[in-house]
Amino acid sequence: MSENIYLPLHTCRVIEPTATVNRLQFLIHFCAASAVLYYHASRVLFAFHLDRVSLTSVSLAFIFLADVVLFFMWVLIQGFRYRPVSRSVFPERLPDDNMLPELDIFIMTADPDKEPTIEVMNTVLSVMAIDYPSEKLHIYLSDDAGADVTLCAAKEAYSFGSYWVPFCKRFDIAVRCPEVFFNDSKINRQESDKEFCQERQKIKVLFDTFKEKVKKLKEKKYSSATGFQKTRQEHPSQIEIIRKEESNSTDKEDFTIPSLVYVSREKRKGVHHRFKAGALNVLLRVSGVITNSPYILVLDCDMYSNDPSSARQAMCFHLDSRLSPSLAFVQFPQDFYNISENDIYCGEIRQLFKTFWLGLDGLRGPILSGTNFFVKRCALYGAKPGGMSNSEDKEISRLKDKFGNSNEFCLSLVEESSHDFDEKITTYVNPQKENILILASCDYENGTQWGEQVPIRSYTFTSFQIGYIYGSVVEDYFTGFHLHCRGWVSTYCFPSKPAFLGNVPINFNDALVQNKRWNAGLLEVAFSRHCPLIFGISRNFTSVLQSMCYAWLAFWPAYSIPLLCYGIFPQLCFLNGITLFPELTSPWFGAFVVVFLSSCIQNLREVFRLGRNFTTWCNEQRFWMINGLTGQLFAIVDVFLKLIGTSAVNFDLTNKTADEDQKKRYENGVFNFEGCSLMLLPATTLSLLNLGALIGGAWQMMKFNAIERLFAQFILSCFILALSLPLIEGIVFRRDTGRVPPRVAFWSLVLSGLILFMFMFC
Ligand SMILES: O=c1ccn([C@@H]2O[C@H](COP(=O)(O)OP(=O)(O)O[C@H]3O[C@H](CO)[C@@H](O)[C@H](O)[C@H]3O)[C@@H](O)[C@H]2O)c(=O)[nH]1
Ligand SMILES: [Mn+2]
Repeated sequence: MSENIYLPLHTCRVIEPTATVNRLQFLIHFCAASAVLYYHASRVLFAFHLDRVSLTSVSLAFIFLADVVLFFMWVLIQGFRYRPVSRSVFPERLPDDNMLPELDIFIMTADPDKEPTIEVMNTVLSVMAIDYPSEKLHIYLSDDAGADVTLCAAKEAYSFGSYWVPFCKRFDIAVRCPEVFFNDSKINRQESDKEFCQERQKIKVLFDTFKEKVKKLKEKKYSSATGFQKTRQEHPSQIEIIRKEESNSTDKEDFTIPSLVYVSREKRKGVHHRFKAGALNVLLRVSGVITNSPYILVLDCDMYSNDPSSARQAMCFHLDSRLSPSLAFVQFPQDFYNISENDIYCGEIRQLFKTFWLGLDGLRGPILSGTNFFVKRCALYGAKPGGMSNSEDKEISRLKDKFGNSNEFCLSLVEESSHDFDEKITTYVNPQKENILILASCDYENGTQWGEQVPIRSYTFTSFQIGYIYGSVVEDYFTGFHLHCRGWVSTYCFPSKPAFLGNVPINFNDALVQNKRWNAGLLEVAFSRHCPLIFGISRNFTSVLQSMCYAWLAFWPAYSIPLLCYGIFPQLCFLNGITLFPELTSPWFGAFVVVFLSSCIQNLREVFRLGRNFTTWCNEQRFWMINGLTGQLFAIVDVFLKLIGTSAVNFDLTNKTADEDQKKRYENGVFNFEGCSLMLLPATTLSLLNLGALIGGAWQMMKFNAIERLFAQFILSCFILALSLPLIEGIVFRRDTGRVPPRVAFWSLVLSGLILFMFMFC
């Protein structure tokens, strides 16, 4: 190993020529977009000067507004494109196993109905078996439902794990999620190694028995007439350290298996439980007094480990002595196992995980993305880069003011600060049980600073963050933002083999609900006193580009404004023969063409660079448009209602179950609108409006021979029509259960008809 000491654990290079081409394109687009803005501004002024309020002047004003928003968003997005980098890691150069730090793994689940228990257990088993010293791995399963099924299933999983883990390690299994392993026909046909085949058969029987037991547990749950006394909203805290059953079999003796702790925090009606952030903070405290590992891997319950070497890959960054003092977390992308070739709902989120995060990585690191990240514990406790704060922070009484009234926990903080990578890190505190339960109670955080970003002295830029920040349903984004603001950096680990694989929504409604939540959460941050544009830039002047990226996301739902404007006014004007854009022969027309093509080319370049095709681009454009008119629009409404105090933004859990019918439609790339609420209405109404205006307007255009004047609007309408085809199909032509719900279809027909009629003779 000694010769490895001088070899880097990881390398990083700027992705060229992408970076240079991005910067050149910036210049071209900037000039053209400025010309477009100038053209619109002057026309708006002129129109209002001439005939005050009319359809023309109002439309021009809204189109100008749309262009200003688009320009604003385009400026912000440049942060992602300035310096994309790509990294490589060399886990084989890591120090010996006994030098590796301990690792706590948090797995979050919240609802045994929406999150199938067997899938959660597969996630647990997949990380139990990762390629990392077992005695240094500690798994915590957080169950926000307090469901007995989950606890019992976890016990079953653990005893199956005591066979599964040794098996994986002995035969160096490539994917350590049992369900995936046993379904992989390639592995199972590999008959050469007799011993392997025998063992596999044995484990398969055990796995089937385990699955059967979990199934029975579930059935029992549903059939019991009295039900469980505990409910999802109301249950006491429960913490169980799940131990290996004493068994007398000999063949698994030389393997230790990671510890597993089940944690269900207390929930009471009327006490805000802060969703996932609240659960994570409980886990931070509970794990703090039990194992207190310096690093934590956070996983959603559906994200199983697909590559057992991921922890070692992450350690290539965390153990790099130059980078480590300022490194808060290593983020892995989110990849998905159930995504179809077509990906009509853009569940892949290609733009963020495959393109933009690489750009952020070249600045000060990717945004914390909820799951698949290895975070440094002390960074979450408010430490500043370079180590813990000064000695006064080590006094237990002072710590109690901030961290709450638990001796054990505050002691764990002090010990934690003396950690060094070479030292043995964990002390198994094993405190009295009731002392741990208190850490998971509703009242523990009262009067403490958990979940808050607290300025220590308001006039300085120092501040303190304890745990995951509350106040937004995108706790990941918000928490990561504060870490970056305090000077921490992050890195993006983007190996070719996906490290983790999760589950995407495969029907339109689930996708919209998820997107609405994200957008509402992001907008909550934009409207808080932590708006990235102001707070971010003022905190850390060195990272204006990074703050721009954060701001772009925070203002993500703002895209619905230009989408609304472009979905209404050009159409109404087209219908009435009013020209909004320059004529075909005018030099200004060129500027519009350049802006439009430049945006398309930019996205196409990003898609092609990943080896995707034109279809991906079309799907992305389509989803961008429909989501902008539904999920994002209603996210704005949600946040607005929160601001005026009538309701709160909720964490609507993403559904992770699907029936065969849904799966089939999804695989075939057919939109499934089943279960869609009136949230779909703006999109369906505008698509019908566009269709009506296109037909009516085109007829007029021909009649009055106004092609030159109205060409831009004609093309725009055709473009929108192409993107909205699935909607129109779903309203007009389809009769299956996946069509647009009749109620929504009816109202969109009425509304669009009404609007068209009102403006027909304007
Ligand atoms: O009160 C809650 C709500 C959710 N969860 C867990 O949080 C995870 C994410 O929830 P999910 O419904 O799957 O949301 P997604 O939209 O798939 O999640 C994305 O967006 C979230 C922020 O909105 C991030 O927390 C996630 O990591 C990110 O994958 C799941 O494991 C849940 O069990 C809890 O533990 N408690
Ligand atoms: Mn999820």
